[in-house]
Amino acid sequence: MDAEVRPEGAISVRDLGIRFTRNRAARRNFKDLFGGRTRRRRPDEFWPLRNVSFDVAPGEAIGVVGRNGQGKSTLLKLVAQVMLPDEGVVSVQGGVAPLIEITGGFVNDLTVRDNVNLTAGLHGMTTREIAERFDEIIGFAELEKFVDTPYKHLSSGMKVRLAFAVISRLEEPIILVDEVLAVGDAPFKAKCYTRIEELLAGGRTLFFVSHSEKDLLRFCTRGLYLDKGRLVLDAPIREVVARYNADYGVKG
Ligand SMILES: Nc1ncnc2c1ncn2[C@@H]1O[C@H](COP(=O)(O)OP(=O)(O)OP(=O)(O)O)[C@@H](O)[C@H]1O
Repeated sequence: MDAEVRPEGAISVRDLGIRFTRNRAARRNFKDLFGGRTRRRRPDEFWPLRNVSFDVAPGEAIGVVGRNGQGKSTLLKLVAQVMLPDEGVVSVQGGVAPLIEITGGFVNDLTVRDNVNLTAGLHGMTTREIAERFDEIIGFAELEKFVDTPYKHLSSGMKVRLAFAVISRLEEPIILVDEVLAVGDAPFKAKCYTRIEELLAGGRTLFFVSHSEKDLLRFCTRGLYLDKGRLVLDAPIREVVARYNADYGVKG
């Protein structure tokens, strides 16, 4: 499909590959850097994702499934374009609201208020729009008494609340949710589920990483199953969950 005509919220991934080094100490040395065009392959390099291709239409809700360490978070970071592939192309139409790390990109020494302003501003919200939504965001996060508290002094559950409240209020057409809901308490989770359903009803594209079969089936229509660096199945979510359970003997 021509990138020019691809609608907002669409994603195209072609022959994606990313290479990591297992051991941080084994970084490239000077010899590797200046020792000619073909760098020696280090034995501790590996490809958490390789030869991965798929297309996502606007408004699709994709569940990403796989065991620990199979590249789910890495895939979301590539879609969010906070990581670049070593092979292939990730093309994303429109902005991405990434709920991909508990920190949500927040700055430790800034207050809750300043972090909300900063994150919303970075995603293109005007000062006026932020001011209009500020109370609602803080109310959703239930952090009214912590508005002037430095972010680093929040509990981990409070950090997740703040991240979810801000990120889910952005206008971006694509939203990425990586496992963060696992941290919240039950009443907060229930609010998040309702918010995700509203976002989906509003036509957002969702990437949802979860180990909860119930959550995957609740929100997602399609699944991507990652295993040993490959996309082993791209199919309706029920089929993907069934295959994963058959492979690894997991019960919902
Ligand atoms: N920046 C990095 N440098 C080196 N290795 C990394 C880096 N980030 C992730 N990895 C490794 O890449 C692999 C894939 O990690 P990733 O976090 O994408 O897995 P995941 O499927 O999201 O796992 P989980 O279910 O445990 O969250 C793992 O082996 C991990 O150790």
